[in-house]
Amino acid sequence: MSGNVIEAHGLRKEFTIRVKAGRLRRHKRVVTAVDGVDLVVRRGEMLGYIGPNGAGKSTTLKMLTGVLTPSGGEVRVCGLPPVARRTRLARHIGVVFGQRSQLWWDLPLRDSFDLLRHVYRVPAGDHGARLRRCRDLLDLDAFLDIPVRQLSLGQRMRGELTAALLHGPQVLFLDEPTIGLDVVSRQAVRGFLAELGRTGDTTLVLTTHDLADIERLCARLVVIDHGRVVHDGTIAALHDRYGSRRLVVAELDVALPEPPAPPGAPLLRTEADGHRLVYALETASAAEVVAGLAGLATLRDISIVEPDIEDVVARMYRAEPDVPGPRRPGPAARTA
Ligand SMILES: Nc1ncnc2c1ncn2[C@@H]1O[C@H](COP(=O)(O)OP(=O)(O)OP(=O)(O)O)[C@@H](O)[C@H]1O
Repeated sequence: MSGNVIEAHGLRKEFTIRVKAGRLRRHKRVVTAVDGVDLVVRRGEMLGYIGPNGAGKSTTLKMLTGVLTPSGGEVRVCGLPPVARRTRLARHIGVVFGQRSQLWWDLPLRDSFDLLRHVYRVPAGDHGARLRRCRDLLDLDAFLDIPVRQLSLGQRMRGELTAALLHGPQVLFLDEPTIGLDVVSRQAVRGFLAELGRTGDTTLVLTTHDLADIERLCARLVVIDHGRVVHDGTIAALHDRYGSRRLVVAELDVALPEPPAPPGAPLLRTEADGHRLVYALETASAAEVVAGLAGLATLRDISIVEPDIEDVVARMYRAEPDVPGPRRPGPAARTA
């Protein structure tokens, strides 16, 4: 096998859905969820796969892991066609999908891990070493003997990660691994994945809406929109391509009913009940924005923040007219 653990070319998935067309009539509609994705991932890469809701991320992951049959294109994961060789592929990949658990709900976590050793026929020594590492890095010991159904979401996610890794997979697929987690669990999961990435043996493919995950973990970012790849490169390349903006963050003593909109510095968001305003510096200078605000409110604090991945990605998803780069294709649906 080459150094590539994932090779997908022209990958497509269409779903046929029935839509109401009057009181009794329904007609069929074809939704193209994934529309010709090319994706080559080398061993040891850490890849963030992001896109707005409905962009086709989960559908891609399901095709890569053999859950869904592609409607078109070529795909090999660890040298295998995922659907045709799904059982064999399961030995080479680990999967953490939020909605599907690999743990036995009524059993203590420890017993699930034991059962998985038998399911994957992992030699006891390898299993023991991997479990010890996960116990240390993910702090599992406090809840190893508690039935899974009684675990908190963060504890269960740490258990799911362990379960996905006990057979020593080459590729780990994670769909939204930090969603809904509290700050401590989120940091534990991120720290663990970062450590996993440092060793360079496990390839990581991660979908997330939390861009801090991507910044912390992924050297490479693939952005998908309407089923098509619109960016494939580093985060720095994304900033270069989409012209990143510095931000001015102003803390006000009293919230303004109508925050000002200085020319050349759009208001990105208001936070803290209107006490914090975040402006993006386009053509205006920070001094101009601050001077404009100072005439209207008492400023408690001002900070200038370096380009923010949230800002770039939000503009990319909205495909604002001033943002260079790919235009959104038309709606990826046609009526049959
Ligand atoms: N089983 C299905 N039947 C019909 N349409 C589907 C099915 N699964 C997904 N779709 C559609 O395919 C498109 C892509 O969905 P997908 O779940 O892959 O997006 P996503 O990028 O993972 O979104 P999110 O961030 O909201 O999870 C959406 O329009 C969705 O409605």
